This record gives sequence, C-alpha cells and structure tokens, in this order.
Amino acid sequence: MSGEKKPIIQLRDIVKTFYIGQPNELEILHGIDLDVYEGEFVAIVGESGSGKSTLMNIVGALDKPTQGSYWLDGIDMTAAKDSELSALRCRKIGFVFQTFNLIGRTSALKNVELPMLYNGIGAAKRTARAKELLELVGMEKRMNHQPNELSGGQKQRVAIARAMANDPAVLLADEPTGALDSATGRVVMDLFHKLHKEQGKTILLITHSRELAAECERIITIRDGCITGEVKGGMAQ
Ligand SMILES: Nc1ncnc2c1ncn2[C@@H]1O[C@H](COP(=O)(O)OP(=O)(O)OP(=O)(O)O)[C@@H](O)[C@H]1O
Repeated sequence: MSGEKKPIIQLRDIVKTFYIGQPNELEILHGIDLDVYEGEFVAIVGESGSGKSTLMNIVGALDKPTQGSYWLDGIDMTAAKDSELSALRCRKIGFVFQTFNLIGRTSALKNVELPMLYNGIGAAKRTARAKELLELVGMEKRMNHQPNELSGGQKQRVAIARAMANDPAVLLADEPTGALDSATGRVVMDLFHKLHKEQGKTILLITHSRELAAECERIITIRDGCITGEVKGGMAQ
C-alpha cells in the first residue's frame, strides 16, 4: 500500500540459547518480536547482561537464532546458508562498534574502501566513494592517516564512513559512544542524526545512555531477554 512504511527488520519469536556444556543450556533471548521500519532511528536499551548484544549479533547475522524467524530487507536470513551470510552482511549491514575495529597500519581511506573491495566494486569507484564518505563525516583532511594517528572520535567517524560504504539497508551501532568522552560522543551522535535525516538511513542503536536513547524515534527496552517496553523518543512526531 502506498504511504505505508516498509519493515527493514522483522524478528519473530526469536529465541537464543547458548550451550555451555552438556546438559546445560542457557536461554538468553526468550521470544523477541520486533519490526524496524525503513528510515527509522531506534534505540535499544537495557541493563548489562539483558541480551542487547546477543540480539544485535542476530540482527547483524553474526550469529543465528536457536528459534524464530528473521527477515532483513525482504530476505529470510534464517534460511540463508552460511556461505551467503557473509555477502549479505557486507551488502546489507553497516556495523559500528564501541571499539571502532578499524584495520591498523592502513589509511582511513583504505579502511573505508575495504567493504567495497569485498563487494566487488572497482578501484576508481571505491576510492571516489570513500573520499565522499570521509568528507560526509568531516574526515577528508585525515584520509591518509592510520588509525593510531587519530583520536577516538576521529576513529569512530572513519568507522561510520566505513559502515556506510556499501549503502547498507541498516546501520547497527553497538555502544558507539561508549569509549568516548561526552563531547566527542555528542559529535558522533550528531553524525547519526545527520545520516538519518539527510540520507534516510535506518539506524539501530544500542546504548546505555538514556539521554542519547531519548533522542531517537523509538526506544525499546530489553530486560532479561524479553522486550519489556517501547516508548516514543524525542524525534518522534
Ligand atoms: N557465547 C555465550 N555463551 C554463553 N553465554 C553467553 C554468550 N554470549 C552471551 N552470553 C550471556 O548472555 C547474557 C546476555 O549477554 P549480552 O552480551 O547480550 O548482554 P548485553 O545486554 O549486551 O550486556 P552489556 O550491556 O553488558 O554489553 C549474559 O548473561 C551473557 O553472559
């Protein structure tokens, strides 16, 4: 139907159990249902150990649920073979981690080019897009610097440019400001707002910060592996 928003992420009855040696198993997620719509900026909050990263790993196709179904941008991710998942991850998901996870001993530019290299994009196009993205995040003057020559906030801006490289369906950010002081965290959060507003990016943000979560459109609370609350944030109309 026209005017209706398209769900980008659809999770149904997601259960995740970890086997910690026979006969013990630990059920961490107990039947999560969640829809995230195209262009939404959603925060996931919850106490330490509540299952946020476990859920993110499933959404990011880094891990499979024990039970339930997961559709990403119209693709049944639970039916995808392991051999297909890495290509899907590369094209559909942009990851931003607390600890940046940039490749050392290579430039910011090459770091941003890397996901495009994996995606089979030619050298000239890769470099041009990486430069554009570094400009978008205000890092064009540092494109030849290696990660160890950058501040934490600068590293995170490069990591965000890298996450955007293949124009993913969704940006997954797991505590992206967790290793930054509050002023630098503010710059990074403003960058997510910019990508959301100007590029219409769908963003799923895990944060411990209730203040940052309150800036998003929707705030989902996870407690002991269940979604226990959902409220509109400051950005919601
Ligand atoms: N591979 C694993 N094997 C066994 N237990 C695990 C595994 N991964 C996570 N857990 C357990 O699952 C629970 C949820 O962990 P998770 O990392 O998802 O929490 P979180 O909400 O992201 O916490 P934090 O905010 O501290 O990062 C924890 O009790 C953790 O010990």
